[in-house]
Amino acid sequence: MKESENNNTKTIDAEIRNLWSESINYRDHRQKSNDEIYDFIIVGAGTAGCLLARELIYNVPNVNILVLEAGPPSAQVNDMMRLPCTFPAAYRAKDQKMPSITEPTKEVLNKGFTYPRGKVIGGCSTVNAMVYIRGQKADYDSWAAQGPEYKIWDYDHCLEAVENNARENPDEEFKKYHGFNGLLHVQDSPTDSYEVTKDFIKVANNLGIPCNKDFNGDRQNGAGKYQALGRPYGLASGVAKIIAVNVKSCAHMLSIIWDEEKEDENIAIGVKYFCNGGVRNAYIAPKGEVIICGGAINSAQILMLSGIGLKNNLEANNIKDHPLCMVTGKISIPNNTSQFHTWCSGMKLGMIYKGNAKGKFPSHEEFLDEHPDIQSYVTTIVYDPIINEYVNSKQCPPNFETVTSVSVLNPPLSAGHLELCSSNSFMQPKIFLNYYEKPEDLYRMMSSLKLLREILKQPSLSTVWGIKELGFNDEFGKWCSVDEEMSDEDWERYIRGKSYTSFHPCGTVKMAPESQGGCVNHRLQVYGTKNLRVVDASIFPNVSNGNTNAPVAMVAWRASRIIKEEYLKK
Ligand SMILES: Cc1cc2nc3c(=O)[nH]c(=O)nc-3n(C[C@H](O)[C@H](O)[C@H](O)COP(=O)(O)OP(=O)(O)OC[C@H]3O[C@@H](n4cnc5c(N)ncnc54)[C@H](O)[C@@H]3O)c2cc1C
Repeated sequence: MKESENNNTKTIDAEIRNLWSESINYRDHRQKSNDEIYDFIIVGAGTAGCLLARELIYNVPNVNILVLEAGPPSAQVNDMMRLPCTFPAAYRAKDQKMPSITEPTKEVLNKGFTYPRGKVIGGCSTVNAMVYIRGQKADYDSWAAQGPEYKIWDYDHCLEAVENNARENPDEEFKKYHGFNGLLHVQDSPTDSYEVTKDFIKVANNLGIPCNKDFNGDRQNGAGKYQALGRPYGLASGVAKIIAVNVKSCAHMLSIIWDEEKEDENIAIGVKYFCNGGVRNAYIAPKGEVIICGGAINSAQILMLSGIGLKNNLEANNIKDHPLCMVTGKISIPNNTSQFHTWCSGMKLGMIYKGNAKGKFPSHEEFLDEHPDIQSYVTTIVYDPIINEYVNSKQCPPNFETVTSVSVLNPPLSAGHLELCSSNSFMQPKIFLNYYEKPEDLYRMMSSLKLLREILKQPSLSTVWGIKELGFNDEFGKWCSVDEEMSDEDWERYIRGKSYTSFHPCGTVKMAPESQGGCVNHRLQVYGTKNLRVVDASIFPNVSNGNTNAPVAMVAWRASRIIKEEYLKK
């Protein structure tokens, strides 16, 4: 190391030491006992928790913050988990039997599956697929329509605030719908999409789905390339700021500590958590608050376990998620694109349109409808569980290449629920998703899969790539009752047997008036409590018509402004 660099490092080290000891003195001065005291205790360092901590520390002067994260720091996470869509915290969505929609005298099974969440600093943003579709104006305007005080949540107040779009030379139209100075990095996907996926989009265009160059622009429908989220999130970049945020990883919050002297008022004064083999208490300072950012499953669980007055609403409350289902085609024309199964081949291209509510092939009007409800991706990753098993077996030849198109129901009418299975907060709650309980959900999904199946049969996919559909009436599945034809009953079995989550649970601690089943008010304060807020995907009044990471970031950004305003007034 050169001498000048060496001196520089020493100065920075000294600066860090000074700042550190200043912060310890400050903390000691405030602490009257051995318990830890903070202005804000944030539980969960996922998308919301990280962004909220970052915004509070930069915007509210002289506060100290504790962030508790049940998972490890992302630096300790192995390379496997760094890949998008590898699943560090797998929960399980339960098997569910329900009456068939197409044959009401029969019972059908929604097959359960592993339900991944990111348990790590960064939460699900660490493992997500990075697709950036932030939803329709109408989604957020419906949040705002719940009362005059909910106006702060309308579209115009929301998403542009957090976005930092890196599109080069954006035109005036693009600038109208995007932010360029926020924290959430968004970029165009690289241009190296595989030819077969590009051809899929060309075929979709030929069938009448228009091109769309910006799915987050004035209209959502069409076919084209999705923009992608950048990663990773940072809690803070300045040394002084980092010192004021105490981030504890592998620190699992056990329960809220309530003020026992005012038992009836449900005043949160701190949290109990498990860390380094022991149980600890952390308390909030007089103006402080506890902010739960545990994500849609765990925030609801934490509140249910705390057993306060909102129990009834929570149990009645819904978990909303976007179900997905897929069709797969085998690429038969030999090629030497041996990287087909790598991650980067996925999720860059797709289309958005309206599914037919009676299960028919979507009409031209449905392709042009400006309130679409199906988001499809095309990828060379295998999604179908049965085909995937084959791909990973010894029987699978090395040149076995596929293209898959996945449809996501955006948003479903059906809603599920969570159930506590233990008072132990380490035990995951039971997840019942209730996919396709409402007939329209099933029929819209059926309609979109009919379209995807048809696309696979069109030239150039059938000619240049020799694509043959897989999994309908072959060794991977016997779903057709007659030859290639699928009856509605066949489709129902197919869809229920193969559906999976698109990882977007939300709505379990809904922001809504209490009389409408809400658990938090428009300022995200938990009804019937003091000093307690929830800030994450669980507060969504309804699931947005797109991916959820950006809306969660928006919720955290908005919450930071609300919290700052109230803190400075106290
Ligand atoms: C595999 C996958 C792919 C995805 N792909 C996309 C995509 O392409 N585009 C998109 O927009 N969205 C995507 N999403 C969804 C998006 O990432 C989530 O909606 C978003 O990250 C949720 O943020 P959150 O803050 O609500 O919760 P999370 O990010 O889940 O954060 C919650 C955090 O709280 C911690 N926690 C929970 N309980 C406790 C406790 N008791 N004590 C301490 N800590 C606790 C958890 O460990 C976790 O780190 C994907 C999600 C997954 C899982």
